Amino acid sequence: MSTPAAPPTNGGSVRNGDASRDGFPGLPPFPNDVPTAPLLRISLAKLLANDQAEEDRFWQACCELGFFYIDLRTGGQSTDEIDGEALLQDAEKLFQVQEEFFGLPLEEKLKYDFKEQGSYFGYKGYGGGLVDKSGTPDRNEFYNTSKDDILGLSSPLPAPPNLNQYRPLFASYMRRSHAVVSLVLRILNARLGLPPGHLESLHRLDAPSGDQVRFVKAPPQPPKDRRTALGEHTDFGSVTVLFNRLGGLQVRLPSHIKPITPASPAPDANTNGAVNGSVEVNGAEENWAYVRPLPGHAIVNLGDAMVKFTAGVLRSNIHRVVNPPGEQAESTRYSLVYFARPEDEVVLRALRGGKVVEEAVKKRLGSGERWEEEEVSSKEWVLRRALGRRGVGSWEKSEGTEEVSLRKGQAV
Ligand SMILES: O=C(O)CCC(=O)C(=O)O
Ligand SMILES: [Fe+2]
Repeated sequence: MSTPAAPPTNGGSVRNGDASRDGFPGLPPFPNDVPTAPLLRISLAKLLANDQAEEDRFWQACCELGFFYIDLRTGGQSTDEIDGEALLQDAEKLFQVQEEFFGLPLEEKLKYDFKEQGSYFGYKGYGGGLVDKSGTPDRNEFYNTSKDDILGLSSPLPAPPNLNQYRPLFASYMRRSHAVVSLVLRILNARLGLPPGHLESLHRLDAPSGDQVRFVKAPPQPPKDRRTALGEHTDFGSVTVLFNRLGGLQVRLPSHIKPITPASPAPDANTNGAVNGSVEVNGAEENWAYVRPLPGHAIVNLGDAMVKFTAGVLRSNIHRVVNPPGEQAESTRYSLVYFARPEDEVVLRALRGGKVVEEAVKKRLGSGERWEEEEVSSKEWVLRRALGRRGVGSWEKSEGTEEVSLRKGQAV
């Protein structure tokens, strides 16, 4: 008789013997000899059932790292607004759609690059973004689809004819992802002691915002020349729901959080030097760990807006994408992302009216920190950050909450 996989005993991160490690059909397995990030696995079903222990773990993940897995299997029902299985199915279909899109000729895809019009929606070609301040080009392609466009809140942007037929699928995927985001916001709102519904009122699905779906394609890199495909960054908005199937995503762990390291790591030429969780970059030890993709789960991470709203109580962790590790190195990597951002006119500053944030603000001011909040709207912030990474405007101006992620200066 087969028994179900034992629940994880290490607070929910993933270890050997767990059925979720089986990988994705048709893709090479994620290796067992690279350091991985100890992300908690949070059950959507338990959050929906108001399980207090699960909420505690969720809160811990949001305050410590701002990154966790959400297990979407059996979360919600088809009659509910939140339906984990249906979200997984929509994601599955959109993985096929993105292969179809990226298969178009380059000249066709380039028609939908709107950078010159000051928009980050549409296409970004391979090498069209920067991975660092010295201007190193990236190694991936993007296609960004606006939620406002798909839901009819703005006039539609030109899009390839083969994508237009999938507008109902995009709409379904956006609504289902946004429903998960709303749940995340509702629980955070309560934990922060904010007036009921406050965070959700800043993220209404039917209000203009920079919410978007992103397709990402990164082809395998030549073995002798493997570099960062997507430069290190914190996400710009509030909550990101991410699906990927091959490794390559890495989070930069703050020094007090240790990666899960294999008992006896074998040196691996494809790990970007990250054996034992560290790489030497410009003389500084960084603490990078892979995020193991898990079937049936999405990766959820918080963005800059949540750090700003909470004066640093919640975290937006630095992450990047490198060539997939181990046997996966020769495969093309795709990912599918939903970025939820505050509504366009929301000003990104510490929220009033909740005891947790107010205490954090008092602490920062009381410690003599020079802390000034820039009056920047969500729309302006996202534009500045997105276009800055495409070489428009200054790199410094396009920086987010990286310093908080690294616990530099004030230990918030
Ligand atoms: O491809 C991934 O796994 C992560 C992508 C990402 O971090 C982003 O698009 O902001
Ligand atoms: Fe990201």
